[in-house]
Amino acid sequence: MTFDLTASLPARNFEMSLSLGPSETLAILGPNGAGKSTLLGVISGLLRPESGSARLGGRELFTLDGGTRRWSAPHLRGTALLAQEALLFPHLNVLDNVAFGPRSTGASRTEAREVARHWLDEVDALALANRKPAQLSGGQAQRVAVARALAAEPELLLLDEPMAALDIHTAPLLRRVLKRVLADRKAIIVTHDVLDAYMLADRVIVVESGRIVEEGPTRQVLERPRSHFAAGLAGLNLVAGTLGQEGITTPDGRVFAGQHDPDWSLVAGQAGVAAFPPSSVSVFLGDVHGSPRNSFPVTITDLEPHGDQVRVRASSGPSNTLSADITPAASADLGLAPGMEVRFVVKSALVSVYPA
Ligand SMILES: Nc1ncnc2c1ncn2[C@@H]1O[C@H](COP(=O)(O)OP(=O)(O)OP(=O)(O)O)[C@@H](O)[C@H]1O
Repeated sequence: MTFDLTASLPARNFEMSLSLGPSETLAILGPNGAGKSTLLGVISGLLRPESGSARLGGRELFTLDGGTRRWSAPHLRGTALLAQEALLFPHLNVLDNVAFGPRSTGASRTEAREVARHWLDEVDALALANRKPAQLSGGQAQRVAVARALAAEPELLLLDEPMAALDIHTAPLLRRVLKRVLADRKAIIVTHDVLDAYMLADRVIVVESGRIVEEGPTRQVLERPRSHFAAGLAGLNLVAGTLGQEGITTPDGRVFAGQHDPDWSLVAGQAGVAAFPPSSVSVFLGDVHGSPRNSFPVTITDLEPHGDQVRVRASSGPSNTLSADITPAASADLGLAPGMEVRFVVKSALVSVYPA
C-alpha cells in the first residue's frame, strides 16, 4: 500500500512529487511559506491543485491531467488531518468526540464508543473520557485529537505541527504517544523541530519555495545536510562549491579543506558541500585580504548568547551566513560588534566534505 502524489498549484508557486511506502513516516521541514501546509491541504482535499494526480493504495484521491478531472471529497480519501490546535467539538465529551468518526461511518453507538475507548487508551487518555474539551490542557486535547484521528482508521495520517501549540513540558508526552502510534502506519508530519524528525520520521523532505530541495533518511539529511535550511536545523554551517582532492573550492575560488569518507571515490568538479559546527570556528581580527586555507573574510551581522558561549553570526557573501561559537572573554577581548569585518578560521579536522 503506497501513497503517490504529483501536484502543481501555480497560484501558490507549488510543485511537488512524492511517494510514501507502507508504514513510512515522512517529516516535512522548511521555512515559513515554503508550502508545507499547502502540501497537506492538497493531500487531504482542502485545496485543489491545478494539475497532477494522487493515489493512496487502491484509492484515487484526484486526477487532474489534461481532460481528466476526477476529485474525491476529503472524507472519502482515507486521510486524517491533525492540526496545530486540537479542534474538538466543544459540546461533546472526549469519548463522543473520538466516537464521532466511527459513528459517522455507520457503527452503532456502543460499537463506536468501544472503538473510542480503545484509541483513548492508546494515547494514554482513557481517564479523560467523560471530560468536555474545555476541561483539558493543550497536551491532553492534542492526545484526544490523535485518538479521534486514528479512530477513523485513516490509511494516511497528516500532522501539521502537532507540537507547535504545546509548551516544552507537554510536548514530550505527545511525542512519545506519536512515536508509538506512528510506528506501523503511514504518516506525514510537518514540523519545525529537529527532535520530531529524529524521533518520528523515517525520512525527511526539505521544501523551499514550493519545491522539494532535499530528501533522504532522517539521519542522513540532518547529519549531512545539503540545503542551507537543513544545515541550519542541524546547527551546522554549510559552504557549497565543487569537490576536489583537498575539499571544497567555493565559487569565489577559496579552498576549504575537510574530511571525507575514505571509501568515497572523488569525481573532481562534482558539486559538493562542506559542513562544520560553529564550535569549530575561531574568530580573528586583522587583514581580511589574502586567503589562507579554511579562512574566510566575513562581516559580523549579530552576536547572541548561546549556552555559555557567544554565537557570532556573520555573512560571507550575499546569501551565506556562517556562525562561530566563542567564549564571552574572547568576544570581549576582540571587541566584536555587528558590522565588523573579521576572519573566520575553521579547523579542517572538524569539517565534513561530501557530494551535494
Ligand atoms: N489562503 C491563501 N491564499 C493564497 N496564498 C496562500 C494562502 N495560504 C498560503 N498562501 C501562499 O502559499 C505559499 C505556501 O504557503 P504555506 O502556508 O503552504 O507554507 P508553509 O510552509 O506551511 O508555511 P508556515 O511554516 O508559515 O506554516 C506561500 O507563498 C503563501 O504565501
